[in-house]
Amino acid sequence: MSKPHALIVSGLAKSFTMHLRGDIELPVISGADFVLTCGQCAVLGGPSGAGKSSILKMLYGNYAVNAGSIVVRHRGRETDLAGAEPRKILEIRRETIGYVSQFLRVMPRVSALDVVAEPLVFSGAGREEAARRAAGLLQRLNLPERLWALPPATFSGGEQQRINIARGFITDHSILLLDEPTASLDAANRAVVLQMIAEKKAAGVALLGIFHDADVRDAVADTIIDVTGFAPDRRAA
Ligand SMILES: Nc1ncnc2c1ncn2[C@@H]1O[C@H](COP(=O)(O)OP(=O)(O)OP(=O)(O)O)[C@@H](O)[C@H]1O
Repeated sequence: MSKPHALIVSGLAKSFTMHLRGDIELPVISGADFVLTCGQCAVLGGPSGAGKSSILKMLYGNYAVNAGSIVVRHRGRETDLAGAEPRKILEIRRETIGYVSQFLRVMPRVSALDVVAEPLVFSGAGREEAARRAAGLLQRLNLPERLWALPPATFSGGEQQRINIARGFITDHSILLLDEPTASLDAANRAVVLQMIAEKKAAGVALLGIFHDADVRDAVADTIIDVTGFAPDRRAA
């Protein structure tokens, strides 16, 4: 029996308006169709500038969509994220779609442990339970315990990335978007993240990621979505 879909993208299009260049339109993605399947990891493929990050940002509601739909199963119902109100998008982020960005947006004075625990608290868990799970993840990702009470602003690139990963993986969201989550990690921590991705898959989560490292990509990808297939016809632009 085939696994159910967690997200269905149809006819997705995106262009940027360059306001400082006489409002010229820069089409980036056109007619993108793909699905994310529960329990599988799909990887966005294609050369630099093909539009991989733009797709991830549209799926998280960071970029507005010019055309098409992004249908997710949210609160048991099919919901089109492309046309959703900001409040609905925040609700979907809280409960359904998680995101590990490439760089941590640091919050002043908030400890590393609380930065990681926060999304779980937002999704309704108690503070103690959230702190316990955050500690477990930080331990697993080899972040020294002496750093847990400190704000991550001064942490190294790899330490900040591990905070970001723990923050993205702590919730039980059914969809997880990953933007180069292993780029700044050493081999040992990269292996931990690969294991964590495998566990998410086993739990039925649908993952979509960008991984430039070919070894990592080969290790996690159940399917590659080639973004060059969604290139707009630039002659018509
Ligand atoms: N906010 C923006 N404003 C204007 N143009 C943008 C914006 N974001 C992306 N673009 C343009 O859209 C195109 C696709 O960029 P995107 O970052 O999605 O590509 P990518 O495939 O993720 O590239 P890379 O592998 O280098 O990260 C690029 O030509 C880029 O300049």
